[in-house]
Amino acid sequence: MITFNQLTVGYQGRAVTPALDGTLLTGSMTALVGANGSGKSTLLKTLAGLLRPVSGALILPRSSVNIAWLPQQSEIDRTFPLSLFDMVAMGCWKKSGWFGGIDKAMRRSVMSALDKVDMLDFASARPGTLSGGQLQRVLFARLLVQEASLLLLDEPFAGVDSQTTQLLLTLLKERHDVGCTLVVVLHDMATVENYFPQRLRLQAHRAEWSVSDSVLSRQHSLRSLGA
Ligand SMILES: Nc1ncnc2c1ncn2[C@@H]1O[C@H](COP(=O)(O)OP(=O)(O)OP(=O)(O)O)[C@@H](O)[C@H]1O
Repeated sequence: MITFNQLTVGYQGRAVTPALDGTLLTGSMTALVGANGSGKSTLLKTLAGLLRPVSGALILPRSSVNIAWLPQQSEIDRTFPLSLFDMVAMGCWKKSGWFGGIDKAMRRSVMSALDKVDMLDFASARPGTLSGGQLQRVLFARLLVQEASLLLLDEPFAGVDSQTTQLLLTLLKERHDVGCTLVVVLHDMATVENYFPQRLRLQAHRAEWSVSDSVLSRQHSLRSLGA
């Protein structure tokens, strides 16, 4: 469980969100929504440990130290000088160490992740030669090999076609099904409504937690059917 206790996030001691109180349960799948500039990316970076809270507390359990963060595409360096295989293999660094080589098992896991996102044929290509949607699939592959328990994704479907969005949503659902906690910044409310049971909306002066009616009622119908 991750607890927000009068948490505000921002830059240089200046908060960009209202004070947040609440919890992200272990295994929950939460959409983080709100207008441009409401502080969604800033909150995600704070959860990832890249920024310190401005005030209040963010309480993370020991087990969620293993965090995977997918930044917005605009923050990705497309001039990365190595292959896509190497880019995905960077997700294994916690197991291999920064200067350790990757072993056979890691190599298999990188290839399997590239296969899952349908990018195996591009393993030796350079990031700069990919379209935005292709690069996003590769970044998902890197997220998968990290085997993190807390996944933080910032607008993962921006500029991604509907078929790829479906594929990536299925992969996220798989992580959710094995007990990972997910927090995903989204603007598309149809995706939020259909896939995300929990929702946190940031607004200028308050934050609002809610649960999605359609996901809950679908889960209820599946349970009634014995699925
Ligand atoms: N590095 C920074 N230094 C200072 N202020 C920043 C920095 N990055 C963002 N901000 C400001 O913090 C506020 C929140 O930005 P943030 O990127 O978290 O919003 P967001 O909700 O993710 O927006 P969007 O939907 O447009 O991605 C904005 O007013 C922005 O100008």
